[in-house]
Amino acid sequence: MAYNILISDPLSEDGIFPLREADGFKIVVDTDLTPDQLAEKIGEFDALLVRSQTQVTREIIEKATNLKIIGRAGVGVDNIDLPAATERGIIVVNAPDGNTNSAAEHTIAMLMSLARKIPQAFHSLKNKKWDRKTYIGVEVKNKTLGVVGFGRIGQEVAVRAKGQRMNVIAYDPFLTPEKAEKLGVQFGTVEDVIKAADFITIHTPLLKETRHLINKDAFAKMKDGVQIINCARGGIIDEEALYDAILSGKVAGAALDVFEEEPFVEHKLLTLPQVIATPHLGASTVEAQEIVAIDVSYDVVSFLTEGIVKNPVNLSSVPKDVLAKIEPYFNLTEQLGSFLSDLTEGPPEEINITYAGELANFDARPLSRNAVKGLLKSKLGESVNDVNAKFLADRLGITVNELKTPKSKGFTSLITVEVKTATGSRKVSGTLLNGLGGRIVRVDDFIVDVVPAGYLLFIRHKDQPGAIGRVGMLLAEEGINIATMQVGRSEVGGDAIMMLTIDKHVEVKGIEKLKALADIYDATPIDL
Ligand SMILES: NC(=O)C1=CN([C@@H]2O[C@H](COP(=O)(O)OP(=O)(O)OC[C@H]3O[C@@H](n4cnc5c(N)ncnc54)[C@H](O)[C@@H]3O)[C@@H](O)[C@H]2O)C=CC1
Ligand SMILES: O=C(O)CCC(=O)C(=O)O
Repeated sequence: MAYNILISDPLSEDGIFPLREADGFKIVVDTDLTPDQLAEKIGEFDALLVRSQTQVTREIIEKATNLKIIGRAGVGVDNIDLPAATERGIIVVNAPDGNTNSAAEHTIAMLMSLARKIPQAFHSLKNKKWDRKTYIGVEVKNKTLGVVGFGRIGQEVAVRAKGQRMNVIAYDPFLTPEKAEKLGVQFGTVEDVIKAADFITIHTPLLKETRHLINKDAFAKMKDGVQIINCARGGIIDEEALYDAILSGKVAGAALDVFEEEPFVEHKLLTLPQVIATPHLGASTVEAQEIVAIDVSYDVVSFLTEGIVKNPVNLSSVPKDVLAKIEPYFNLTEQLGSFLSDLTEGPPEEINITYAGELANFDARPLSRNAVKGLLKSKLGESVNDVNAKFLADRLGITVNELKTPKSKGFTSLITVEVKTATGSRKVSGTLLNGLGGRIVRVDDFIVDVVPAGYLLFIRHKDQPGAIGRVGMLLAEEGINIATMQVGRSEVGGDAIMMLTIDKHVEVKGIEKLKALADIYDATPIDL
């Protein structure tokens, strides 16, 4: 296979060797594209690799007819329209760990520069002034650093700040007082943090909930003379409110690496002597750039060649050990979904996926995704994939429920997929037989033992002498060979089923003839 890869932001050349070494990968590096030029070109590419500069908007994604993966060499994916990518089934991956250290070091560099006014003093000296009066700083020792967002970078900053003998108070929705104690910091609400801190550093992603988290009200609650550092994302701090808070003297200084609008060359905040800034350089080290480029390149290669990724952003991932347990069931769950897609009539309204036995102990979301993919694929075609299956189900108004139970009816693990429509519900159960692969072991309430592959024929009939013979005769007349056949019944003379494996698809005419036979209620061809 040949793959076309576009790199549209500067990535470390040393870090993209996995792409350069992969067979059949043609790499185009073009870091000067305008949005219009990118929109015009993107249709040729299977993968797009970016940093924070390229804006991967819905308009770009709509033109990306061949795009399968977007790799973000870094953490923040706010420059990528994730819903648009998900809708189109394009996976987005990032490199979440590679720049943590660099961003934390940059934050500490900003903190120290701010406290000691190093950039301002340097600037003055460059302008030929030997000024030892204006640039009086403050010590950070024994001061309180408030950390808002205590993830990878926030925690690394805290460790380093403690090395400077600062007290650290942190807020994060995932932080508990116990965790905070273990990490050697004080725990607080966001309000506690901003009230207690002499320096505040922000380390959250830019989300709906964090946009302007640090606003006029937040500034009002802070200590007089507080100093602010933002090496996370512009937009988390309301820049107008910060400007006013600096002018009023509430905020003594701010160190900013990120801004609401980037890039720029003129900014109102930079007219203030209390503000120091860098042009989004938190991750700009040789080491970080090499690691993030390597991580994202490996994910792009392994996704395009094997369908596997390590750092998906728009796809829930499970730990490696869990993946090893559930991976053998991937095909089976897709086949169960696909089986039901043929068996049910009318639009599905609800899909219930029950994991029984051993499987109930694991995070089975990738399996559920496969079941939904199988259900939708036969109607919507190949555009349904792991990334958009759940989104498409939501859009179609299909509720997806995942259930778990230890009771597995004698099987080590049993997966039951039930689809409800306006007219009723159908269900099918499957398992893996040691060394023999997947088996369908139940259809509705009938026990069967069928390999879920090839052409199947599911027939509901009345348990009467001659019914099976008539089906066999008719299929013979249609030139269809029966490979295997199983029968089951609820009671003597009651409802019964035939589950046949046949050698070719039964055409509509053949199905009509089958349905017209005496004692036959229904016949459904299932192609897996
Ligand atoms: N300036 C630069 O060059 C760089 C900037 N970044 C940015 O730094 C930020 C943090 O990155 P990481 O630590 O790697 O991410 P992370 O995902 O490890 O940590 C983010 C933390 O923010 C927390 N959070 C979410 N909503 C919150 C809220 N309302 N209040 C408080 N905390 C909240 C999350 O629970 C999480 O623990 C991101 O915005 C990322 O894009 C990352 C690398 C370089
Ligand atoms: O690519 C860059 O230099 C920016 C890094 C960054 O902001 C991030 O990883 O979130």
